[in-house]
Amino acid sequence: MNKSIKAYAPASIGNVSLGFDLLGAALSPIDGTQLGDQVDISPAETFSLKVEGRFAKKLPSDPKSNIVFRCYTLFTEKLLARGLPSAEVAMVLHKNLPIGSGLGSSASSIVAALHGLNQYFDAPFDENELLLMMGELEGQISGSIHYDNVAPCFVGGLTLMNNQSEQIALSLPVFEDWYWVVCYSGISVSTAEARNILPKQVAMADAITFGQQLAVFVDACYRKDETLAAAVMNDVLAEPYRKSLLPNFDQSREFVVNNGGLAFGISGSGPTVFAVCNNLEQAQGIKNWLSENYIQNDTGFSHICQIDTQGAVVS
Ligand SMILES: Nc1ncnc2c1ncn2[C@@H]1O[C@H](COP(=O)(O)OP(=O)(O)O)[C@@H](O)[C@H]1O
Ligand SMILES: N[C@@H](CCOP(=O)(O)O)C(=O)O
Repeated sequence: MNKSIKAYAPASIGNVSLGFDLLGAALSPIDGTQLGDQVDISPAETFSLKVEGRFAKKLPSDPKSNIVFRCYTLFTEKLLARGLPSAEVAMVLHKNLPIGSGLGSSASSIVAALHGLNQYFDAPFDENELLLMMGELEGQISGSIHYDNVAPCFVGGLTLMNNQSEQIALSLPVFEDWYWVVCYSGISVSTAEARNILPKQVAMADAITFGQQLAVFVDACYRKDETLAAAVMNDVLAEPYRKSLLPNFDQSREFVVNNGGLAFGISGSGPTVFAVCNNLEQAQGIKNWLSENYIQNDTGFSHICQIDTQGAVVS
């Protein structure tokens, strides 16, 4: 304890089209860009939280409104409940992910903060206990608990959520030759609002398609059948309602599917979209087109990524 540490947690794609709230993927840009938040923790006499980085100014100025503050509060409560000592710390959040982007921005801050605190306090909680805390905090922001960002962000890879509190996240095999092109348009979409516009009930036909696609996808991942896996990446639950919030969404899908993309969809609640390719040249062409046609302002960006199999790391 009491050494200074830095914790990094990657961006993630929630839902991955076919697994609303149940499937997520951690991202690592192939050009080495750090697409994720970082939290530094060091010993202090009184608690402090400083926010730096490209998107720091987009967060509320009161540090107590920052989810990282709530991470510290929850973590120290859990320490005390376990009869363990807590301590004051100085925290610095490097806010590198845009807020309301669909890239798991709040999840990245939560995971970096809680993973960092756990390492700082000599790992009193195991992976699953931490994930439960992460889900609770993510739920405070978006209105309901969902693990499809915090889980891949924390443990890395492509993760399927399990409804058993003993093991929240199940890791799926990934297609190593897949490139995931992500494009953030630069506008902000609130996850809570994008959840509120969804209908509360689902038609029987959609429920059957949803269940079938998710089951077939998992089977295809294990059998390494990438054509089948990509073929079932269709969002029947959220995309039909959310795409109206995303200018140029339909044109982007058309370009992607006609230019080598194996799949296309909304990342989390948007506005970021993603395209899957198994060829780098095609991924580059799609990235270039999305950069010119999907980005709305100079806050937007696009990256070619692979799945980040490492998840959150401390140094
Ligand atoms: N460290 C943080 N990172 C991201 N959002 C935060 C953070 N702290 C507080 N917030 C608030 O949480 C909300 C996050 O919005 P949300 O649409 O869920 O973003 P995202 O989908 O990018 O995670 C915003 O109101 C934002 O001000
Ligand atoms: N399953 C959630 C994912 C939200 O991801 P975010 O990156 O937009 O916060 C949902 O679709 O609401």
